[in-house]
Amino acid sequence: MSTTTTQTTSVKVDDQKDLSQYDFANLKPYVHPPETKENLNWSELVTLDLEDYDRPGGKERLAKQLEHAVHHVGFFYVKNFGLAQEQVDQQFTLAKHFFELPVSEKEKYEVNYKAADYNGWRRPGRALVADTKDNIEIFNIPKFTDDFKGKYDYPDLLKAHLPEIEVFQRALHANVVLPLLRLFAIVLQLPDEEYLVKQHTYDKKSEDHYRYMIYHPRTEAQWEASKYGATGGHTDLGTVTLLFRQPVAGLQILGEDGNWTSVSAQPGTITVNLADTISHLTGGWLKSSVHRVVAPPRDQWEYSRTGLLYFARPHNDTQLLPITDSLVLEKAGVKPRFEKIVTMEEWVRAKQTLQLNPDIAAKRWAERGDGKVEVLAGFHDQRYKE
Ligand SMILES: O=C(O)CCC(=O)C(=O)O
Ligand SMILES: [Fe+2]
Repeated sequence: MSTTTTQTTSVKVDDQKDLSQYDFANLKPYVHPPETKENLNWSELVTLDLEDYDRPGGKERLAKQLEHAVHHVGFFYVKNFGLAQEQVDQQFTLAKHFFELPVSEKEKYEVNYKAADYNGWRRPGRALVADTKDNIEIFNIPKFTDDFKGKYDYPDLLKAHLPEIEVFQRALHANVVLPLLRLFAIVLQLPDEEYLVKQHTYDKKSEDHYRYMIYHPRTEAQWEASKYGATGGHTDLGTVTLLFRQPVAGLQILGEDGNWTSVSAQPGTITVNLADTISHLTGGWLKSSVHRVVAPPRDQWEYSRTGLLYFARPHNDTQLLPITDSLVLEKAGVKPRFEKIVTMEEWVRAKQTLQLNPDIAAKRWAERGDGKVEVLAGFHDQRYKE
């Protein structure tokens, strides 16, 4: 796949202001920490070479390769996704410099937690992890479409690079998300290969977002109080999550055998996991994978763990019902996962309300007292064992 040439369309940067101090030539590049020397219990995941996608028979080959992963594992890697390593490196550099801004600057862009609006800066320490506060900072950026135009402001560092961020984000959507949705359609034996693509066009309103993320180092006492992250098992809420390769270990997947395995850092890859919405659209047949981020191995304890992620979601007006013309789903006899018709917009709001508001979440989880919470219309999330 060739490097994208997508045009930027929707960002207006103030031409009057000199932002040249933020040119990449003037920003200290991000350098990844070294990989761990420890031998962890690594997950065995398939790698899809997206370069094969446009070759004759390529889609069918890739779909075959995905069959087991999407039904049983929920995680895989992709490589050759049409972005140059330099573009990826620059995004890590922006993440680094963003998180190094003073809190007084970052808080100008703070998330509106109460409104369940996750775009902007999410400060660390908002949620409890076992007996202590979390160590995670996030900056989420919505799609560059009219629906979000002018709705969010950015620090000058990012304003100077919004065109590249837009190119990057659109490339992830066009080069990774849409091809994967066609492969899912093949796996599901849908008569229309574009079925899922039509629910995920870039220009129509949806809650896709691009994310910079950082996990700050913890002391021994903090790790202990957080149970080393072991209580953090969860599923993501959207269609797929794309996670750029970074070397600090900690991401673990819960396997069908009930064991956690660790995802390794494969050079030049994006790790993809399937999430709740694609599972809703297939009555649970496509697997929304349970995962967590635990303490890295000791030889990486001193490092921050910086991440680049993209969260794909269908249009807000999508009804979260199982697809009806899939031979595979018909044979499996899948059922709707909600008691009533639920739209994507409602689902996002319900799950984000819990994620962004620890006080509301604590009350709601306590309602049943059995380690489950009703997210929406009879669909429950659960706590996973440590
Ligand atoms: O940072 C990672 O490796 C995964 C993060 C994650 O699971 C999430 O943000 O939902
Ligand atoms: Fe996640």
